[in-house]
Amino acid sequence: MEPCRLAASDLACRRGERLLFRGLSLDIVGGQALHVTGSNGTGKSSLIRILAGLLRPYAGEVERQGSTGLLDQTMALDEHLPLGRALAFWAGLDGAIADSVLIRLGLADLLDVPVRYLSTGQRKRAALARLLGQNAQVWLLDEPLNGLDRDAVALVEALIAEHIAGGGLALVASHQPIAVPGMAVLDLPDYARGLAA
Ligand SMILES: Nc1ncnc2c1ncn2[C@@H]1O[C@H](COP(=O)(O)OP(=O)(O)OP(=O)(O)O)[C@@H](O)[C@H]1O
Repeated sequence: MEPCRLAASDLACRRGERLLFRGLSLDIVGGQALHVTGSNGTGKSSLIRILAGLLRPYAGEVERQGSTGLLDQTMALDEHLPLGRALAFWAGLDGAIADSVLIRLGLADLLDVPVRYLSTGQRKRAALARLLGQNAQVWLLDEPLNGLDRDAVALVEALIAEHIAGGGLALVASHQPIAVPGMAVLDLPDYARGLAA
């Protein structure tokens, strides 16, 4: 895998009238993973969107080197299509999703099921299939464990560990503990609460 890097310096994020965080810096390279934690509303999703280039920071700079895959709460699969055809749309753009990936994610028997009938956990697995199909170096994962059962949580932990072992990097925002060896933690402070105190 090509070298990759995700760096941010002195980031501040403002949403509406609220300053969510400021002075936030990070620097991770291929082979590293960072778990972003923090209370509800501290700005974890906002940070991911800034790092993905989807939201302009109030201050600071982002530097991203390498292809990027974003997994968030929006699945971007056509609700009306059977799962197999919905995934095939993205496979046409990103490259084929290997059968072994679909089997590993427990999706192989669901390819005829319309996306709108999938359960919460099955939707998350489908989003993960799309992410894996992208073969991106930089993974930005927003609450990837939401809705997953214990086995699927372990699977996501294994996928992240394999991704970084293969030279990729991962930044993961999650309330839940994530067991990935060597993963660093960045706890977003509740800046707004600090101001109110
Ligand atoms: N478009 C917007 N305009 C104004 N405020 C917004 C907007 N989007 C989000 N916010 C506010 O920004 C704050 C942070 O939201 P964000 O989703 O980044 O937090 P989070 O840490 O991911 O929260 P959670 O743990 O609940 O998922 C919240 O108070 C939210 O209401």
